[in-house]
Formats: sequence, structure tokens, C-alpha cells
Amino acid sequence: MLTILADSNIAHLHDYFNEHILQQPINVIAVAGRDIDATMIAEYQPDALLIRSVTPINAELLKDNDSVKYVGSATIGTDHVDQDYLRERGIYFSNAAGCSKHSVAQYVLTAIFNLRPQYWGGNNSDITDSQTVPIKLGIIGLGNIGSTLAGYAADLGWQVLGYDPLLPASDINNASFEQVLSESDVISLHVPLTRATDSDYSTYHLIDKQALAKIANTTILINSARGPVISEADLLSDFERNPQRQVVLDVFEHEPVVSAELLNQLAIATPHIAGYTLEGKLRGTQIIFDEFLTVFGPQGLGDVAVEAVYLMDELLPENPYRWQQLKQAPEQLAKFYDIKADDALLGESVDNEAQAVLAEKFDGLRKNYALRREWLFER
Ligand SMILES: NC(=O)C1=CN([C@@H]2O[C@H](COP(=O)(O)OP(=O)(O)OC[C@H]3O[C@@H](n4cnc5c(N)ncnc54)[C@H](O)[C@@H]3O)[C@@H](O)[C@H]2O)C=CC1
Ligand SMILES: O=C(O)C(=O)[C@H](O)COP(=O)(O)O
Repeated sequence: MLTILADSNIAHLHDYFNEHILQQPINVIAVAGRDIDATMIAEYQPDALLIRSVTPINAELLKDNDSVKYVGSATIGTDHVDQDYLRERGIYFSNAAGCSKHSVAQYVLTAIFNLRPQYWGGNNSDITDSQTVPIKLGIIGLGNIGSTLAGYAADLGWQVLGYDPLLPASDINNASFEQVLSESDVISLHVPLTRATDSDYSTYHLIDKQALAKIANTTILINSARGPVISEADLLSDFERNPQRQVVLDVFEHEPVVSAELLNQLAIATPHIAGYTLEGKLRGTQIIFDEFLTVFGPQGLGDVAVEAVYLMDELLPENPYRWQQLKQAPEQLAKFYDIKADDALLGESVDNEAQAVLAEKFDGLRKNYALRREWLFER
């Protein structure tokens, strides 16, 4: 029998991983992602581990185990996975690249329009009434999410200042890091979390004291990538000099704990839900299910030729939301996703004694999150 140990927060886990679809007896054990540890692995001896972003995968977890053949993370980010170690051990790993790229881009646009409704027309009327000055959107990291966001910006008539040192220059990869920092009206971060040991362009504390000093205090700064990309200590010091700076955080350096001191300064704060749409989460599951089938193949699945299945259309309710319609009427967008309600819930979750949102509350908000819809983007 095939045993799968999985994060219970994986959307529609049992709709994909069941005996009917896999045509054989299987044992799917679903637990909170943060509870998956070496003891649990020793107890269940799973063939596959299906995770999201909160289960660190490394030697400490797997060194005494020989059963795991596949680790699938139904997320885009991979900073929680020691992929070198898995390669050494011959354990196949895949993530769900791109699964929530529209969800995150739409979160960023919603945050911007919430803070600056006047940007809807595409011109920066804060600067001038008489001249046409396009909004400048700075995007750091132009992979799946950054380039998707750039597509929306182009559709809105905005100018993109993009920086991605690992991609060739292009119409959107068109600026230096310093230019993005100093010239943008809004800066949005879409980089993976990397350290100097993994990358020549490490993103750990990419936004530190020096970077913040280059950003005008009228520029909105948005981080929906990973918390440690911004130095929280430097951001807090910066707020002392620039209390009016508008910062939007969906991710936090010390997540799942968020200090009240930081929360009180933020223009919008949400509990790591930028990618939390029905579509984004379900796509993540579909992608790792497809990989699971290729890894185990008919042999690992007991010589049964399991057909590929695509359950997205079946499991998703009809989607009436279309970008071309939404963008005609800004007030519709505000109704489409009430980002301020998410912000309020996080604010109300502060523990008075600890002066912080504690891990259990933060995780609870995420587990019980009413998943949004994505709007459909056709030009
Ligand atoms: N808040 C949320 O709910 C979600 C957060 N994420 C985060 O967003 C990150 C980005 O996602 P994708 O765009 O899909 O990833 P991606 O891998 O498609 O793109 C990342 C881009 O960042 C670039 N990059 C790397 N180091 C850089 C640096 N120092 N400066 C500028 N660019 C750099 C890479 O060249 C790449 O093009 C993920 O790694 C994940 O951590 C992803 C999904 C949901
Ligand atoms: O895909 C990613 O990367 C993310 O950050 C996820 O949207 C976060 O999902 P969880 O695994 O933390 O639920």
C-alpha cells in the first residue's frame, strides 16, 4: 500500500489522492504542516510527502528514513526545502511553479488601488494636474509573478521599472536596482528568499537600511515574497524617520509571529494570503498530483496505468470575474476583494500580553481563510 503524509492545508487533497483515482489501496495521512517531523516520518514511513510552505525539508527530517521517494510542495516558494540534500539522497522534489501568479499580482493591484485610488486612471496626479505622468511601478524579480504583474501594469497604461539580474534585459527588465528604488511610485517585491551561500544575488535583507534610504517616503513598498527579504529591524528604524511611509506586508521576517510594533506602522498587513485563491491553491495541488504520477508511474503504483486527471474545471465554481470588466469600474475591484477586512482581522489578533500576533492565531487565520477568486485576465 502506498502511504502519503500530507499537509492538511493542501486544497482538495482527498479529491486527487484517493483509491478511486489511484486505482489501488492508499493511506493518506493529513496533518498540520508544522507538525510533520522526524518522529512522524519514522512512525508512518511514507512513500511521498506532500507539503506547503511551513514544513522544513532537510537532513534533520529525513536522515533516518529510507521510505520517502517524492516530496511535492504545492507552493511556489522553495526556501523551506534543502534541494541539494534531496538530490544527494535521490529523492525527487517538485514545487508548483506559477500556481498562484495571478492571485499574487491581483493582491498587489488591490493593495495599490486601496491606498491610491487616484492611480486608476494611470496618471500620477499627485505630481501634476496638467501633465501626463504615468504611474511608475517598480518590480523586483520578474519571474512568474513579477512578469504577470507587469502585464496588468501595461494594460493599465503604467510604466514598469523592472529589475532582475538573473534574466536578460527586456522591455520590463529595464532598470538598475537603484533606479527601481529611487524612481518608483510603488515598489513590489517578487523574488525568492535566497542566501549568499545559494546565489550571487542573495535576497536575504535585500531591502535594508541602505535600500530604504534610497526610497522616497511617498513610494509604496509591498512585500508579498518572503518576510526576510526586508530587514524588519531596519524597517522599524526607518519608520521613526518616515512615519508616513506606506508599507504593505503579506509576509513577515519572524512569521508566524508578528510584532504589534510593526503591525501598527503598516498601511496594510495580511497573514500570508496573497496567493490564497480557490484557483491558486487548487492549481498547486493539481501540479504536484501530475508530478506524483510521473514519479511513481505505473510500476510504483502497482503496475496500474493511472490516467492523468484534470479536476480544476470540475472542482471550481463558475468564475464570473473578468479583468476587462472589472477594470472599467474601480469600485467593483474594491468589492471584489476587501483587503482591508483581511488587514483588520490580523490587527484584531494581537495578543495584548505578548504585544504580537502569536503563531497559533496567525496560522488559524490562514487555515480558516475564506479563499478568494481570481479574476480572469484576457487582454
Ligand atoms: N505571499 C504569497 O502568498 C506568495 C508568495 N510567493 C513568493 O513569491 C516568490 C516569487 O514567485 P515567482 O515569481 O512565482 O517566482 P519565480 O521563480 O518565477 O521568479 C522569481 C524571480 O526573481 C528573480 N530574482 C532572484 N534573485 C533576485 C534578486 N536578487 N533581485 C531581483 N530578482 C531576483 C529570479 O531571477 C526570478 O526571475 C516565491 O519565491 C515565493 O517566495 C509565491 C506565491 C505566493
Ligand atoms: O506558494 C508560495 O510560495 C506561498 O507562499 C504560498 O501561497 C503559501 O502557502 P502556505 O503553504 O504557507 O499555505
